[in-house]
Amino acid sequence: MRKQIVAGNWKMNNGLIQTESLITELKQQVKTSEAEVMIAPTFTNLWHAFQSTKNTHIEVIAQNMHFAEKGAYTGEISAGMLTSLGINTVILGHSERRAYFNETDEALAKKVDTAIAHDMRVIFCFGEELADRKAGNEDTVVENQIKNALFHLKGDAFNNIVLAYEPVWAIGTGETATPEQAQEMHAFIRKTLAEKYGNNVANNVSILYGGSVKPDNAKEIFSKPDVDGGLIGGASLKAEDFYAIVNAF
Ligand SMILES: O=C[C@H](O)COP(=O)(O)O
Repeated sequence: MRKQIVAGNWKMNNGLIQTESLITELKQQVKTSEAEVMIAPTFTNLWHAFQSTKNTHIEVIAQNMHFAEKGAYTGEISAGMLTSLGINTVILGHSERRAYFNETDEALAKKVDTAIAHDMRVIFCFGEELADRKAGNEDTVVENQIKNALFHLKGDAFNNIVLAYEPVWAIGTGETATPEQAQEMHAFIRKTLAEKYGNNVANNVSILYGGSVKPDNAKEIFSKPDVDGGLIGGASLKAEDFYAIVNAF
């Protein structure tokens, strides 16, 4: 079932005290919402955030996980560790993970499989770099990222998948895709899914946009028919801005 979602990716920001105060502010603001509201604090603050948001509209989610069930992977976190805390949604494939930690489509396919085996929901990120867009290759790049990591799945797996289109050139740069560029790409993504899995799957998958979404541009971006919400970085670190984006629906 297609849902509207606003997810805040806090990335490597906020220690315990800042996490607690940001959640306190958010709880005062996000009482009800048309959209599902999620926050992704860093691993060390997940348990605290999970406890602090009980009985609220805010879901705490993870920024990453390993594909293995357990073992000698120093510094890594497994799906089972997340679900043992009550965390049932994970962001996978963020461009920062791809760029700085060499995450490949092959590794991401394995991570997606593991998450689904644990009945977790995946927010799967992808998007082209500036050079790809300048060369007019954005559709091919995005199509390949989706195909390589997701097209081995059966259609019903998409009940657990949310897609997040994040053009790399728009992340943290202040340069956002225009609402038209976002719509065009989201429609292309839905068409790509429909060709493989049929309209039912394609029309029920939520596709989020990420990349310099702010209170002043959220409403216009979210108004596009194939944009089902946003994955928010910088603006999710200020309660007032994040709440304004949530309220843009
Ligand atoms: O995960 C979020 C995206 O990387 C967007 O970040 P941003 O809103 O700071 O551009």
